[in-house]
Amino acid sequence: MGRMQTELHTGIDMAVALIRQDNLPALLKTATRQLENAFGLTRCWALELDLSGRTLHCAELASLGEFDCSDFSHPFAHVLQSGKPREVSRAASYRLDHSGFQALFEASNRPRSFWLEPISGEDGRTLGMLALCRDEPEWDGITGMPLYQGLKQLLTHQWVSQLQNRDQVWQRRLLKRSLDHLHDAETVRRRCEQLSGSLVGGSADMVNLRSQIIRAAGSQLSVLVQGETGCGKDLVAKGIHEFSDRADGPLVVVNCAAIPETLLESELFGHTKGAFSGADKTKEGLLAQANGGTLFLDEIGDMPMALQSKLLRVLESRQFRPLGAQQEQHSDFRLVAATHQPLQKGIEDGGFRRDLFYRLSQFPLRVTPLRDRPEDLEPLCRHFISLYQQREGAGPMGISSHALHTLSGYAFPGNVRELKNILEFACLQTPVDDDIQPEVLRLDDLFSDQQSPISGEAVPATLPGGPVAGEIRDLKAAAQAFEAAVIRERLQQYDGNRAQAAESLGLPKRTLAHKCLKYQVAE
Ligand SMILES: Nc1ncnc2c1ncn2[C@@H]1O[C@H](COP(=O)(O)OP(=O)(O)OP(=O)(O)O)[C@@H](O)[C@H]1O
Repeated sequence: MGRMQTELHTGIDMAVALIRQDNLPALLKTATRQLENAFGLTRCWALELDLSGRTLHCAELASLGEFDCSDFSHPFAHVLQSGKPREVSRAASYRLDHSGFQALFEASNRPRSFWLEPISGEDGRTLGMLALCRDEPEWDGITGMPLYQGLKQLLTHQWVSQLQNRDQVWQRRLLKRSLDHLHDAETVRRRCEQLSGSLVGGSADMVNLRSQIIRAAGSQLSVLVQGETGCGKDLVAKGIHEFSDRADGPLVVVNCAAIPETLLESELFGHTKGAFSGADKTKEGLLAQANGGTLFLDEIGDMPMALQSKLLRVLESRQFRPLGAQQEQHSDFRLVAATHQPLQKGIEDGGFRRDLFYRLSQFPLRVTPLRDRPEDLEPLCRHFISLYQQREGAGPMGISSHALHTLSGYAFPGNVRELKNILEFACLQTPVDDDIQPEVLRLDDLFSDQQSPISGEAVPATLPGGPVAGEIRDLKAAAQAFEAAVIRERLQQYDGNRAQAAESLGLPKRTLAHKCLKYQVAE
């Protein structure tokens, strides 16, 4: 083969090898090795200009290979600025005290001469630089060769196309990330809107609460909901369950205040037959029932200390042992707890375990009292009027601006529950096609524990088990007996459902639970 043909073959082989490289570092490495071999160089380096155009990087020198383009203590800055190749002698190299350049000089075995050649794309954009090292200070023989020119041209072309590829991948990644983000944001927005059908209110606090609920629902963290009585903590817990991936599983609600202390442990953990006197059959506990779903521990502040330690252990392992059982059981549940009591105070007083508090409040949520979000008053009124109409099959009804104004001056110690009761009563008093007027709003006496919670309703003169008015000698005892009778009757009416009975009496569940205990009323 003649010399020309050999050169042609070498050139083609080299070109094929360059074209095969599918990323920029591999391309630069292959090109520098090829230049070394083809032209007998002692070393060849490729330096890449970063996206900002401010720094040249030499990947093969790792952290030392960073050259600030505005730092003229190394020769690369001069070459970039002039845009022209130039030679740098060994003597000159010794005089340059730039640490990166000295590292490159050392790693090249201190050659007699460097040839520094800037590489630019067809559009003039600078891509980087080649640094060729040789012990002959004469470069024209190499840089004038068609093989050198051809390789440089091909390298430039491939370099540009690798950068374009990288840009495209980057763009695609950016696009995907922003689409994912948009999709997430859209999903959250849609779910918040859905939730606003049941958890009503347009105040900033309510909008924020709904979006926190959706976020909490998307995690497996334990959620602690805090807020005054009647402000909607139950609804929050339901929302978390319904928008979580456990929505098809059970939502098990336990009111720690409503279950007598002595029964709470066996209710939660379950028991075997004969575990204690009266345990005539094995009973599955609420923890086990919540498997695959959500366990909602309402009024967690009322949980006895001894049980708090046991609950903490369950939360850490999801393992528990029913009373009287030999074997531990496992239950996969997500915990939501709620309280109207300031747990911090409970911790300070020694009534609530600090470690349990932290374990429960991995995702803390706070529901603002109704009086602090007056914007929610009107939408809540319309919501409850419409619920009343649906339930009673009543005709259209509204609320006058005077009535709204009256409500806005009231503090609502019983929060939304109280507002709901006030409106239900007002709806009853308002003719169809009319608006609720201020006169039918009973604002004072509905919430107070001390007063009859049933005011405004048609109460029979006597109730089963209650006193007959004419025979009363002790008013306090009679009032209590009356209260007990009302509660007993209401519990019967709601098949023992304390939440519904409390709701219908305008009482917080906890108050009803205490009254049940006090009067020994069982459902
Ligand atoms: N934002 C709201 N939108 C619609 N209804 C609400 C809202 N907040 C509360 N309610 C209604 O008010 C009543 C009381 O709410 P809920 O039982 O959730 O309060 P709570 O904070 O759990 O009370 P407690 O501390 O007594 O357990 C319920 O009928 C509930 O549906």
